[in-house]
Amino acid sequence: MSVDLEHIKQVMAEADCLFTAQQVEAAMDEMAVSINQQLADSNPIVYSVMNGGLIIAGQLVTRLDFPMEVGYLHATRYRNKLTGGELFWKARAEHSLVDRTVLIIDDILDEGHTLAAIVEYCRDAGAKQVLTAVLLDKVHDRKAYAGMRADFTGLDVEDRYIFGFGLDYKGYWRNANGIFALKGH
Ligand SMILES: O=P(O)(O)OC[C@H]1O[C@H](OP(=O)(O)OP(=O)(O)O)[C@H](O)[C@@H]1O
Ligand SMILES: Nc1nc2[nH]cnc2c(=O)[nH]1
Repeated sequence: MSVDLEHIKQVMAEADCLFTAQQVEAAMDEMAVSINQQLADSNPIVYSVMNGGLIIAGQLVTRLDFPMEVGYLHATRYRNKLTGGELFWKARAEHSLVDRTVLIIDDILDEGHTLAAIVEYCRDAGAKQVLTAVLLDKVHDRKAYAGMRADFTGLDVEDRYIFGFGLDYKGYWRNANGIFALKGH
């Protein structure tokens, strides 16, 4: 698929910055304090949910100061589109999860179907405790179940189409250093 790079640049030029890089850093610092307190003695497996979880997971785990294994899961339901569909698994766990504590790290809890399915998968695979950490929680009433929250949340974000810090716009701008909202969405 050919991409109009001028359009991609225009999207960034017109976007609203909702959180600066400094605000994201501060949110990750706070998340790390809580995770360090709660998981220090749990010998967890920490999974990044690819692709979006890559940036937050990479930066969050360097703030954690206890022993852990690190890996990734790959499940997607937006596939570079602006609305979500059915969850599509690309890579499941390589470790045995039996009797393990698992921490799932993702960029955003939007409707929550992705995280709910991953948590269910880890429980079915025998994990004794499954915790979730997201940089962003989008504020609306369309969650997979009422009141759904991650165990660790960095920032609440308004109900718009978001990109930056792992989140893409048509596959681009995951590298943007901050949280941005698409003009008009
Ligand atoms: O809470 P939900 O409504 O289920 O949406 C959240 C998921 O959507 C995004 O992934 P996406 O499917 O876009 O794949 P990507 O990470 O490769 O961008 C994001 O990284 C979360 O995993
Ligand atoms: N890029 C991006 N991916 C998402 N996945 C679920 N919600 C969003 C969003 O607002 N932006």
